[in-house]
Order: sequence, then structure tokens, then C-alpha cells
Amino acid sequence: MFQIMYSKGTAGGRVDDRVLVLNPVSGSQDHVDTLVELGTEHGFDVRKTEERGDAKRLARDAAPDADLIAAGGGDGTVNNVVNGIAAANELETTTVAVVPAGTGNNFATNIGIQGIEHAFAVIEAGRRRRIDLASANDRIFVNSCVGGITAEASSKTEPASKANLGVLAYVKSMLATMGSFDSLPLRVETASGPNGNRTRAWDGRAMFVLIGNCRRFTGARTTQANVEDGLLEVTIVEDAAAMNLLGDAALQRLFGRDSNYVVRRCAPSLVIESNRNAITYSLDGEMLEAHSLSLETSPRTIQIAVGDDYQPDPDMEIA
Ligand SMILES: Nc1ncnc2c1ncn2[C@@H]1O[C@H](COP(=O)(O)OP(=O)(O)OP(=O)(O)O)[C@@H](O)[C@H]1O
Repeated sequence: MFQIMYSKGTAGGRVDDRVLVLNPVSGSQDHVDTLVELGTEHGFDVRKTEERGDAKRLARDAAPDADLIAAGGGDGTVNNVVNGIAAANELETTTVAVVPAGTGNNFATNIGIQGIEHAFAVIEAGRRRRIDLASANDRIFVNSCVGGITAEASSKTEPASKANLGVLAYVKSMLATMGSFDSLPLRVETASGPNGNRTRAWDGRAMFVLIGNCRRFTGARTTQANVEDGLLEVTIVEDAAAMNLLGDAALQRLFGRDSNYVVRRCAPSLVIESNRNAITYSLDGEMLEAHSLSLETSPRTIQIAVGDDYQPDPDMEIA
């Protein structure tokens, strides 16, 4: 028996029920022809961004009609696409797919998408899961929110350098930034949650504050956090002024599970207050300046196409 699937917009389906928002300047910038070709083959209306922030506008305009919006680019493009769908108030009824064509593609990796061809295979035959979305003030993020040294470094990383060096470009500019970076005097207050944790406050000087929705930062075998548990993983890296951080071993010591400098919390929401200037945060690689940042999760808010390797709880024993 056939089930007739009606799309949004005009009953009976429209050509634009699948839209691929394509960032031509992400990653090494050599993905455009492949994405146009594969996207068209798979029935997508391919719409290219023309300037920074365009992916949000394209997704917002597409969302009322499109059932499936694919983000062709890196984490920043996914971020823009999801913010666009939210602005159109269509989170409930739109599925998001990720076609990884960025530098880090960390979110794609976390949801089991291994590359461009694989992304299209997942679109056609893969599972769909509803995952948590997180917000920071009035902006949504999918993967992570980072304040401190890495956010500054990421905003200073040139696109040309990213194209040549990939993720190493971030590390390089992070180390270059360190010489001039002053740690952040902060208060981080995490709310109580269903995990039994109570409200807690941390005051001090931090080098980084890292909040993961789908991303986890330290001391684990994977960079994936549980993105269906309604919780954010919070990592505060305290000022380690005495350490010379230029070597790999020092960075390992700073981030390792036993580090004396790392504070970890898990909470459904938190507030970060700067005791000095506004802080630059990176939301999935997109910048936001704020003195006070309120973060919270919205559990199981958007449907995503995920690869076979994706399992919600990354700590579950693999049989
Ligand atoms: N046509 C465009 N011209 C200039 N900038 C653009 C254009 N389209 C998108 N952008 C910007 O490109 C930036 C980088 O995109 P994205 O994060 O997807 O790639 P990436 O940084 O290479 O990958 P990743 O975040 O996975 O490391 C985003 O901030 C986005 O706003």
C-alpha cells in the first residue's frame, strides 16, 4: 500500500520541498561543483550564499515550504541554517541534513556523517533523530559555545589560512593569541537539573569556558556529547598562568581528565557573567559579544538526519 506524503506549502508536493543551502567559501572551497551536482541529482533546489550570514536568510525563506533543508558547509553554516529555520518558526516541521564541506565539520562527525557522498546516502536511507537545541541569549547553537581564548583565536583565523591548514589553523592562531590573552574574571552559575545536580556557582579567572550541546571538550574518547539528554556539558578551564602552554604535552595536561585546572558541570541552563569587559563567544564558530550570557537547552527540538554510527549516549558501552 502506498502512503501519499504531502509536503508543506501546496498540497501534493512542490519542487522546493528539498533545499540545499550551500556555502561556497567554507572549508577548502573545492566542494561547490560536487555539491551542486549531487544536490541536484537528489532533488534539491541548491541555493548558494553570497555573503556572511546569508545561510540564515536562505533557510528562513525556504523553511515555510521545505520539508528538508540541507546545510552544505561547516559548523557555521549549520548554525546559520538552524537559526533561519527558527526565525521562520518552522523547527517543528523541518528536517535538517548536514553535508559536511567545512574545515572542522565537528557537528557532522558527532552525528555520524562521514563525508559528502555519505551525507546524501544518509539523506535517502538514514535514520532521523530529534535532538536538543541550545540557545545563548537570543541565538541558537547546535554544537558548542566557547568563550575565551579559542573564541578570540577563531575570530582572528583568516579564511585563507583555514583553507590551507584546516583545523590546525585554529590551534596555530590560538597559540599566537595566547601571548596577549588575559584570562577572564567570571561567574558561572549552573542551574539544578533532572540529573540531580543542584544550582552551583563558580567564581574565578578562566582561560576558556566551553559549553557543549552536541560537543564535549575534554577527557573523553569522543568529541560527541549526549545531545538528546536536555543537558549542556560545561567545562571551565581555570587560569594556568604558570604553565608554558606552547607544547602538546602542556595542552594535554591542561585539558586532561585529571587536570587541576578543569571544572566540569552538567546542567540544563546556566548564566555566565563577566566581571570586566564583554566577552567574545563563538557559537558553532559564529561570533557573539556579551557581558552576560544566558544559556539553555530546549530538549528534542529539531529533527536531524543521522548516520549509522550515531548513538545518542557516547558513553554507552559498545558491544
Ligand atoms: N558567500 C559567503 N561569503 C562570505 N562568507 C560567507 C559566505 N557564506 C557563508 N559565509 C560565512 O562563512 C563562515 C564559515 O562557514 P563555515 O563555518 O560553514 O565553514 P568553516 O569555518 O570552513 O567550517 P567549520 O566551522 O566546520 O570549521 C560563516 O561565518 C558564514 O557566515
